[in-house]
Amino acid sequence: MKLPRRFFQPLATGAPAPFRELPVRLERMIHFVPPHNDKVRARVPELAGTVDVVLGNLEDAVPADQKEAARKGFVAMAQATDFAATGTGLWTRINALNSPWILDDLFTIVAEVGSKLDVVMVPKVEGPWDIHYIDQLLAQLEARHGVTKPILVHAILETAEGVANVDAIASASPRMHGMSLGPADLAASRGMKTTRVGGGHPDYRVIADPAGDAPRASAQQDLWHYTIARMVDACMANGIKAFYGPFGDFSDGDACEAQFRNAFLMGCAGAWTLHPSQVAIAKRVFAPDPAEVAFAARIVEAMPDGTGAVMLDGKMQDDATWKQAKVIVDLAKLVAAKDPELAAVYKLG
Ligand SMILES: CCC(=O)SCCNC(=O)CCNC(=O)[C@H](O)C(C)(C)COP(=O)(O)OP(=O)(O)OC[C@H]1O[C@@H](n2cnc3c(N)ncnc32)[C@H](O)[C@@H]1OP(=O)(O)O
Ligand SMILES: O=CC(=O)O
Ligand SMILES: [Mg+2]
Repeated sequence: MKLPRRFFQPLATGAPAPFRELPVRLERMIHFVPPHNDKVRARVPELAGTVDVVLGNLEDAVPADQKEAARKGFVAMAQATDFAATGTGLWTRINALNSPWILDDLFTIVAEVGSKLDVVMVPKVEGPWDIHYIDQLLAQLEARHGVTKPILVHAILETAEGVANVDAIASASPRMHGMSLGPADLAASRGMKTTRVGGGHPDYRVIADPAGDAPRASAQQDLWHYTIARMVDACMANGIKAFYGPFGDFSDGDACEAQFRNAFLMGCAGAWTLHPSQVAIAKRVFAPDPAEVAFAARIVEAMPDGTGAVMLDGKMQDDATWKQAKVIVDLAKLVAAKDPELAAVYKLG
């Protein structure tokens, strides 16, 4: 492990110094674009103003014979739109570290559009050694190509080994932006018996004890609770952000919304959107409920210095509920700064 003094030093001569704190950004959805698909790519300029992050995906879902087209398409879409002008993040998901494509992905993208790129999403991260490799390589490429803003790294938590090492991954580098749960690859890696991308399974349930001849109640359980909780703790303990990943059934908006909302309530900042229909769901879910915001604002107002104990509507408030209220009010302010409709509803000063 690196000595604390050296943690924030650039890893290559001429590379920018890492951020001490993550830039504060609203990232309710990471919207996936297949850059080899000319039709979808053509929609990116219009899309950029409507989502918080546009991600050009180079990994899974891009056929092997289209990898080069996807890389070129990503460079073209990055050059064609001024993402910073609308406060939209520009990310790419590169191919896995053991694939034949990753070096060309990083060499091409940092050379061509490194200064426009906010975050590189790295799939199938198994442990801190994967982050160290990417960290060093990015520093060398930033130095070579005169990139002055550090490119951040976002890991996908999608292997059993990655989950076993989640804390070490979260603290591996000051370049870490956050982590996303990848339920599809994780299910395969764990030997789960599913064929879905996120969500529940009708057979994963608990059943009530028998009570005479009455039918026994049973309820579906959450397959992802344990992993999301581990990921959120690892991320928040290290000052980085946790995200739910993909939800594959585009026809089931209710289930997508429930999956996103559970992640939001447990501490996630956002989720992936793979289809335009999921963008509105993410906007609805990853912004606090106006009634919660109003109550949180009352708590903050009732305890100006955040200490002591007061009663509001029969409920005790103290330093700890003040901190919860701050989380909600701060997020509402971030959302309001980007969304005039919600700003009008939240009415925050
Ligand atoms: C499972 C683990 C993972 O790794 S998940 C991440 C990897 N997967 C992805 O990135 C998939 C991203 N999504 C897509 O490529 C498309 O949505 C796929 C799945 C191919 C479906 O597209 P399609 O058959 O055109 O759907 P559709 O007819 O319902 O589309 C309606 C209109 O919306 C467009 N659209 C579709 N997807 C996107 C998108 N991601 N971003 C922006 N636009 C999109 C379609 O082109 C279509 O447009 P139009 O109405 O015909 O003009
Ligand atoms: O990459 C995402 C996943 O669910 O796998
Ligand atoms: Mg995956």
